[in-house]
Formats: sequence, C-alpha cells, structure tokens
Amino acid sequence: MSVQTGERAGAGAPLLRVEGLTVSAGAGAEATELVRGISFEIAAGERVGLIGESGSGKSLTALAIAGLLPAGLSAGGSAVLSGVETIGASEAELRPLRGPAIGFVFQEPLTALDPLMRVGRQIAEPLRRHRGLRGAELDRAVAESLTEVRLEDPRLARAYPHELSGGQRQRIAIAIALAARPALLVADEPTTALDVTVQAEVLGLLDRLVAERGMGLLFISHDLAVVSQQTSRVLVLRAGEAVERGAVADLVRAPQHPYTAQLVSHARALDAALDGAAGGGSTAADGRGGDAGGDA
Ligand SMILES: Nc1ncnc2c1ncn2[C@@H]1O[C@H](COP(=O)(O)OP(=O)(O)OP(=O)(O)O)[C@@H](O)[C@H]1O
Repeated sequence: MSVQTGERAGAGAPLLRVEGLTVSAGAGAEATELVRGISFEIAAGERVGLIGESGSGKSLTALAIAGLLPAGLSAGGSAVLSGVETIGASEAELRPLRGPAIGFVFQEPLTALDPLMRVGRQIAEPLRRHRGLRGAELDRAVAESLTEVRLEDPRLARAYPHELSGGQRQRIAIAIALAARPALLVADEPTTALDVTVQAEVLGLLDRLVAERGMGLLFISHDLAVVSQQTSRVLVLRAGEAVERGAVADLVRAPQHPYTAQLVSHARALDAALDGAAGGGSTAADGRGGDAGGDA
C-alpha cells in the first residue's frame, strides 16, 4: 500500500482516523487495558488536543498510532494514518510513515537528540533521508531550518546538545521533526520541561510553524489553558478513556463531564492566582492568557 502525505491524500480523507483504539499491557487473562476505545479524526491542517491528567493515556495513544509503543504493550482497534492502517502493521510498513506522515516533538528534547552528534548534522539527517538533499543544498537547508526555529546564529549548527539551553534544544528537536515535512505533527507536552519564560516562545513558534505549513497537529497536554491556545477541538482523557470531546470554546464554557468541569475550574483558579500575582495584569506573557486567538 502506498503512503499518502497530507497533500496527496484524497480530498476529504483525514490525515488520521482512530477508531476504538486500545492499548494493553500483558496478554491473555493478565492483560490490563491502559487505553480503551479511543476514537477521533484529524483532517489536513486541523488541530486537535488530547488533555488529561498524568497517566490518563495521552502519550500511549499517540505512540500507538505510529507503532512506537514500548515493549510489552500492544495496540488494538484501528488507526489509519495517511491512508495506512498502523495497528498491527509491520516495521517495514511503519517506517516510511515516520517522518513524512507523522513527526513527534516530546516533552524532553534530550530524548530526541543524539548527545554525541552536532545538532546541525542531526537536522541534516532527515533532510537528506526524506528530501534527498546533498552538498551545498543540504547546508543551505540546515541553515534555513535553524532560522525557521529562530536560531539565527549559524555557529549553533556546530554545537552539541549539552552546549545549548533547554529552549534551544527543544527548537532543534522541532527543526528535526519538521525536516521531513510531516503532514501531522504530534507535540507531546512540548513545553512542560522548559522554564516558564521560554514556554510561551516555544509555543508561539510551534503555533506559527503549524499554521505556515498547514500541518495537522495533535497537541498533548495536561494544561487546558495551553491546549486551548493551540487547538480548536479537544478530547478529554481520563483513566484511558475519552470522557468528553468537542470544540475547546464549548468545553470551557459548558463542560459536560464532571472531570472536564474540574479541569476548567483548576485552569480558572490558576489564571486568577496568576492575575493576582501579576497585580491584576494580563498573563498572556507567560503563555497562559485565556484568549484562544492569541497573537501568534
Ligand atoms: N511500558 C508500560 N508498561 C505498563 N504500563 C505503562 C507503560 N507505559 C505507561 N503505562 C501506564 O499507562 C498509563 C497511561 O500512560 P501515558 O504515558 O499514556 O499517560 P499520559 O496521560 O501521557 O501521562 P503523562 O502526562 O504523565 O505522560 C499510565 O497508568 C502508565 O502508568
């Protein structure tokens, strides 16, 4: 079966269609279901959020879609990514999808980076593999990738990950994920590990790049305020199940499930506390502003 990128997927075909997704640990009578019956779709250029507390199954859902579950876990149900059923697919079927069909940015950038390789080479690798660039053209594309993630100093290409700040490392991880031009980007708590001061910058950057490239986005976070800035539609996960779904604005205005109501009231309480701490001023500077429109 051929791999369709977002651009080549048939008109109206979603980038991703997940139906009845399960993730289980163990087998047979010993099996425990960690994710149960999750269903959602992401159309080309659409942004969907997965929200829920720690351990609710957000990361496993995303990893299962790309066939990246850790050993000992298995997925059931269906996930059709760029036209390919990934649940039960072989490594040979999955490999071509990783990069062009789906890219990942994780919470901890160091996990995505090779500590022993200069970051420029790490960006060059997917540019070479997926876009066939070589020589001067490749060098130019690496420089462009750095500029795109607002790392303008070309000397940064020669740095090793440990020589960079957390925010710079996450920008490099974003550049690597985007180098293969993924139709769908999964951002799994992409700013949780960063200093508060750089969180808003990295969120703004992601927001802009997703918009510019018309990528689909699956944005994962425990933070409703952040999810509401980045996405228009969300799925609320609790203990491995989707308890509510819908437009962010509706969910915030009139949550149906008590758990969603709790998330909303926590986010409001936090906003109020931050407002108080800031002397009643706007909290937009730290990325928690309530206006989903934002300026990015
Ligand atoms: N390799 C594994 N083996 C067994 N259980 C696991 C494994 N990985 C995760 N789990 C369990 O599956 C559940 C869902 O984990 P998951 O990482 O998807 O949660 P999450 O919502 O992404 O939380 P967090 O924000 O903390 O990453 C948790 O209860 C977790 O303990």
